[in-house]
Formats: sequence, structure tokens, C-alpha cells
Amino acid sequence: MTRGYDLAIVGGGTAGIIAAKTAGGLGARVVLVERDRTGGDCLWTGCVPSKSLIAAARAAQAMRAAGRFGITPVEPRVDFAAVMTHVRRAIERIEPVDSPRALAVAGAEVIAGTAQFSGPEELRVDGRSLRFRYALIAAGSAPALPPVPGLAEVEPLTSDSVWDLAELPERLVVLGGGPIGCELGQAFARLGADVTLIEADGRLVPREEPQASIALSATLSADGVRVLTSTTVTKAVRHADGIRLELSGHDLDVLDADRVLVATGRRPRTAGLGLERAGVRLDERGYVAVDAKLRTSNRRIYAAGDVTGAPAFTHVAGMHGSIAATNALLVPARRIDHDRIPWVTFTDPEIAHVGLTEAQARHRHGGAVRVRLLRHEHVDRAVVEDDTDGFTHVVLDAKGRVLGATIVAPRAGEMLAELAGLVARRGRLRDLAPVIHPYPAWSDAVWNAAVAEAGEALHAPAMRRLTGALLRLRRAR
Ligand SMILES: Cc1cc2nc3c(=O)[nH]c(=O)nc-3n(C[C@H](O)[C@H](O)[C@H](O)COP(=O)(O)OP(=O)(O)OC[C@H]3O[C@@H](n4cnc5c(N)ncnc54)[C@H](O)[C@@H]3O)c2cc1C
Ligand SMILES: NC(=O)c1ccc[n+]([C@@H]2O[C@H](COP(=O)([O-])OP(=O)(O)OC[C@H]3O[C@@H](n4cnc5c(N)ncnc54)[C@H](O)[C@@H]3O)[C@@H](O)[C@H]2O)c1
Repeated sequence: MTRGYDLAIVGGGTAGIIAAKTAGGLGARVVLVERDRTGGDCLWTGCVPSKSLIAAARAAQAMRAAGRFGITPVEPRVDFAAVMTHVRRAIERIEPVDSPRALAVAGAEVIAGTAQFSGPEELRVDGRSLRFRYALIAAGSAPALPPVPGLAEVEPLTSDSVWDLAELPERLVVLGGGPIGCELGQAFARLGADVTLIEADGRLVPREEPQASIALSATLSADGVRVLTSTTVTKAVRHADGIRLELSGHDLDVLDADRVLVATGRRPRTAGLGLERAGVRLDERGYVAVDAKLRTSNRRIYAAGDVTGAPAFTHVAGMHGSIAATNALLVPARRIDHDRIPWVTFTDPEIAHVGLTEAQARHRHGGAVRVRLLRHEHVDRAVVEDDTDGFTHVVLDAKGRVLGATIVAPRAGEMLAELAGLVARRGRLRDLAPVIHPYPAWSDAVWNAAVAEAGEALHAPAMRRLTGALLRLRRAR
């Protein structure tokens, strides 16, 4: 039996790592158990490889699209193996930050193995007992396969296995038009694959503003991706020439492919954790149920990151890890508000989002909700880059406070931060108007929206009366 730990963490992804580093920094006795590789999905199979692939795909597309700048466009020769080497190199460069060594330096002990709760105050790792004052479940999520007959037999790729591809599939069908399907579908198309994207919903990225889905569909189609919405696969079979998919909801009844990439959502990694022995309850979707302070039904056990069913993003997992560690070890005072988190879908154009969509805001706040929409046709940065199709869409309450925002633009992710700041502190859009923004940056779009908002306030009847009176007074002197 080992001496008790202040905090025992199950899972060494972003949530577990940040919790371990936070606890280590506080001087706590902390242990982290990881059964695979520290770094988790983000480093090995998620954000890092996908954004590296997207960077390569963007370079290929820039060569094809150079004609609009007066430069002879060329069809790039893509060496897929070399592209994957670039992807692996990016992982290697980031890996040391998440390594067991970095965790040890931060004051956390790392144990390799599979952790399982044996009771409300004890974990077991390969026969070894770890007693804890507090524990954190940070076991993450895994790709979920939809129940399509024959799908499992055609060896579908998922975001876990796609990184092992040695060759670019000639014909790739991507199942699911969420962030993974759209990001990877566009990247594979730009690298030269013939891509079909199948989405069950009526539009791509259904959690975004409808205009964002329309803009994304248009670019994907221009990239040569065949986008089939309101469509599902009813059967998959392997045949001599690859894989045949039977479709429902579309004129096309069958579709042939070399590989299928499934990106239809996630499931929590809760199986085998022994949660029932620890008195930890799951919610109706099978995720670990937590309150706003990330406490589970066992007050000694917290949960963080994807395993809680919160929006599955690295920055959310990291914030969860920090909150859970300090709440457990110090005072349970910090809360997470998932209504205010930002995220970015790294397609081209990027779709950056924070807070409520217009529909969500109207549902909660009724008719007082307003939208300030600024199309990027007159944003000078967009004009000089010949990329004016995007927009900045800000959802406001009756007092002009920002409830949510969506930006569609090549650098939308970089433009979102100050709107995320306003959402976090319940600020008004017009509060940004006096803040000088550098010209001609993409952030000019956000500033233009704020200036338009402030200008409108100047035209309100009371303000008109005041400015009119002032003018008359000055003229009379
Ligand atoms: C293709 C793709 C692209 C993505 N892109 C982005 C992006 O651009 N931006 C963004 O913010 N998010 C992105 N995400 C989401 C992001 O990767 C996840 O939200 C994040 O990694 C979740 O972190 P986590 O710590 O909750 O879980 P994970 O990273 O899954 O870590 C959980 C860890 O727990 C370990 N584990 C599980 N059970 C046990 C056990 N019993 N014992 C010991 N260890 C165990 C696992 O091996 C794993 O290492 C992407 C995801 C994917 C798949
Ligand atoms: N840039 C980022 O931050 C980023 C990138 C990738 C993934 N992620 C995270 O990972 C999570 C998982 O991504 P995801 O795209 O797998 O899941 P998702 O749940 O976000 O999207 C899945 C999509 O598949 C569709 N779908 C479901 N079943 C289907 C079926 N049988 N046929 C066709 N379509 C079907 C859904 O309607 C949905 O649009 C995301 O929600 C996100 O939180 C983030």
C-alpha cells in the first residue's frame, strides 16, 4: 500500500496534465496515471496533427489559387509521406511539454498503467494500490462509430487511426460534417483526394450560425469536395474495387470509395474505470456527471475534460484541469461557465465562435436580442487579400452587451479573442470603439463593428437632442 496522495489523476491528456502541473505547483503530493502516452488526444491524434495537416493543405491550395494575384497557378505535386513526416515532426516538437519528464519537473509522479477505482478513496493500477484524499477523472473521449451495418467490417478510419495512413486515399468518404469531418475532409481534398462529405443534418457544422454553414459549404464545394447533407449511410460492403456505401436521403443511392473516415461524434472513456465502486454517477448520455465546480457525486472525486461531456476542446480541458485541482486542494470556489467558451473550426475560412448563437440567445432572452452583422467586403485587409466573403456576426442583448459572436474569415481564430473577452465580462460591443486597432489588420473588422455600434448610439434621439443643443450653443458664442 502506497502512502496517500493529495490528488490522484486518471489520464494524462490536457485535463490531467494541467491538473497535475497545477497541483505540483501548489506543493501537493500528486500522482498521474496514464495507460498510453502523456499528451492525450490533442497532441497525438487531435489538434496538433490535424492543424499540421491543414497547414500543408493550405500551402497546396495557395499554389492552385495564385492566379487571382497575377501569379501563374500550378497544380502542386504532393508527397503524402513527406506531409505526414511534417505532421509527426510537429508532434515531436510539442511533445516535451507534455512528457512524463516535464510532469516530474512540475512536481507530479507519473505511473504508466491502467487505473481503476477499487473504492471511494482508492485506485488500483496493475495490482498496486493508490490511496487518495482527492481524485480526478480525466480519461477523455474516443471516436464513436454509428450503427451502420457492415461499417466496422470495411476498416473505417477514425481520428485515432487516420494518422497512420501511408498513402493518400484516392477516393475518401468522410462520414460526419462536424469540425473533424470538415477540417480533415477539406485538408484531404486540398492534398489531392477525391472527397465526399456526408452529413446527416440539413447543414454542415450544425452548432454554428446557419450563415457560417453556408459559407463553409461554398468553399468546400469550390475545393472539389462533394457535400451531401441530410444524407446517411445505411450499409457498407467491401467489394473488388474498394468499398460500396448505400445512401439514404440523397438522389445518389450508392457511393464507391477506397477509404471511409468516420467523424460522427465521440463517446466517453468510462468503461472499466470502476466508477460504480467509487460512487461516481454518469449522466443520461453516459458522461461523468459533474456540477459547475466539477465535483462528481463522490465529493472526493472530480472530473475534467472530454469525459464530462462538456464541449470537447483542449482549452476547456485545460481550464477544467486547473479548476478541478484548485477546487479539490484549496477551496471549492471556482466554477466553469460553458456558455461563454470560445472555439474555432480550423477550416478555410476559419469559423470562430463564442457564447450563444442568435437562435440560442433569442430562445433565452426573447425579442430584445439584436444582431450586428458586418460583412467583410469593406474590410480593407479582406480586400487586399482578395478574401471578402466572410463576416463578423455579433449577438447583443438590449443593453448592447455581447452574448455571443461568430466570425468567418481566414484568421477568424485570431480575431475572436477580444469578443471572447467581452462575452466573459459581459461587456458591450461599443466599449471596443475607443480602443485603437492597427490598420489594416483582420481585427479591423471587429473594430468596424464596434464603431458602427457606437455610431448608432450617437444617432439615438436623446443623443441627437444633446449634440444638437451643444452645436447650437457653440455657434451662438
Ligand atoms: C481530430 C481532432 C482535432 C481536434 N482539434 C482540436 C482543436 O483544434 N482545438 C481544440 O481545442 N480541441 C480540438 N480537439 C479536441 C481535443 O483534442 C480534446 O478536447 C482534448 O484532447 C481532451 O482532453 P482530455 O484531457 O479531456 O482527454 P484526452 O486527451 O483524451 O486524454 C485522456 C487520457 O486518459 C487516458 N486514460 C483513459 N482511461 C485511462 C485509465 N483507465 N487509466 C489510465 N489512463 C487512462 C488516455 O489514454 C488519454 O491519454 C480535437 C480532437 C480531435 C479528435
Ligand atoms: N477545431 C476544433 O476545436 C476541433 C476540431 C475537431 C474536433 N473538435 C472537437 O471534437 C469533437 C468531436 O468532433 P466530431 O466532428 O467527430 O463530432 P461532432 O459531434 O461535433 O460532429 C459530428 C457530426 O456528424 C453528424 N453525424 C452523426 N451521425 C451521423 C451519421 N450516421 N451520418 C452522417 N452524419 C452523422 C452530426 O450531425 C454532426 O454534424 C467536436 O465536437 C469538437 O468539440 C474540435
